[in-house]
Amino acid sequence: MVDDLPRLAQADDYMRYGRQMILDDFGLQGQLQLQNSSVVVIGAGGLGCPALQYLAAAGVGRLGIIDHDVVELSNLQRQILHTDKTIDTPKAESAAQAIAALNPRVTVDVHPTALDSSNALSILAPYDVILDCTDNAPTRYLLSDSAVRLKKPLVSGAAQKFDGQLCVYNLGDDGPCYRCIFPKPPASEMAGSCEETGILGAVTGIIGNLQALETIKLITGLHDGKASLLLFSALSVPPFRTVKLRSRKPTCAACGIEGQKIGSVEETDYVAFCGGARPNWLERGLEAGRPESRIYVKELKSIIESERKHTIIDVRPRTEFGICRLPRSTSVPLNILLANPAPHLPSDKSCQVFVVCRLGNDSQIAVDAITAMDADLIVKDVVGGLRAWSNEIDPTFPVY
Ligand SMILES: Nc1ncnc2c1ncn2[C@@H]1O[C@H](COP(=O)(O)OP(=O)(O)OP(=O)(O)O)[C@@H](O)[C@H]1O
Ligand SMILES: [Zn+2]
Repeated sequence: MVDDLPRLAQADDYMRYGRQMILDDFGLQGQLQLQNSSVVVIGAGGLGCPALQYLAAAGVGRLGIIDHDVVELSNLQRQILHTDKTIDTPKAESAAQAIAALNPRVTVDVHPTALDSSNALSILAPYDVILDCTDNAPTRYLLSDSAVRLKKPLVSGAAQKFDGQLCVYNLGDDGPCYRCIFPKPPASEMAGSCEETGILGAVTGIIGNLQALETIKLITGLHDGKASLLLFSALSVPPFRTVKLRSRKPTCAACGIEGQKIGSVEETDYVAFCGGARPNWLERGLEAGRPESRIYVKELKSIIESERKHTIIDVRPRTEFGICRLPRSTSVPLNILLANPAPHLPSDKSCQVFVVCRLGNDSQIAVDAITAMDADLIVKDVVGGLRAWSNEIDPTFPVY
């Protein structure tokens, strides 16, 4: 006897997804909706990995993974689909391999490319739901404007340090878009990467999981359709807060009823809109005309060994000073030094001052400030910072 119910693709799918299919309001219908759905995840990093993992396990039929980057050792602390074995592999490829091992039912589209205004609409168009798991403002605006154009919900996550944020934009007919809430991009100094600001892996895990959950609710009709911004702070009690959001802003440049004020996605320069490329301090190199205010690590080593009068000031945050440091260096975090350099400098003008930091950027700022205050002092920044010390002088010196 044959019943008239629709069937999942494979007989053992009933066993695989049984634990969620028996949930009231989910049922066979919910599983079929997942099986027939497609989701695209931009960024297979800290947020994208847990989001992809739960979406794949739950049985989303098609997953698109977009990421232009390759897996690095420093990613593994939180980007849990990648492993030691996939270091140097494109992240989109590495994530696809992990998903295939977890749930071979899922069709995965691998896009090892950077999403930009030229390719966004065509890459995103085939999918039902878009997940923003990236880490930079230009891509957030690009994704929001694309989602508005394509009339698709955008499940957006963000995480930094101990904190995270989650929001579904473009919900239904009148849910706000990212521009409704954040019409202007953040100041570029606020937008530090995980490498600069730090991030606890479990925090990205929480936000990425919530992105998967919101997506599953959207696809299976369990979402209440109300827009809210969820704020998570691991060190606060309680750690979760929710802010209700107003509906679409009539004046919004992207989704407002007063018509689109921004140009087409294809014609918009999102990097310029967000204040241009962030300064690449790593490439700043020797400042023209001031080579006397810099010292290379080899020369620093010989000065340390010669025991000529000198002092080494380390301007990294105290926590980083607690991870590794040069012998006999003194910790004066950059903000403290900039506030008032004088108390931290030697009174003996024949004592040279060397300023060191992690990569050789903050030390340049510190040297500029000290020189402006005391022109008689010999003060130099250590080119390339502690990273150069590790690369060129002492390979056992920790790199982080
Ligand atoms: N426009 C884009 N197109 C494709 N992938 C993007 C885009 N913007 C950001 N990403 C990807 O989003 C991911 C963000 O994840 P995350 O910040 O956890 O990783 P990360 O950049 O490797 O971190 P870290 O700052 O430690 O180097 C990265 O893998 C990055 O390559
Ligand atoms: Zn809007």
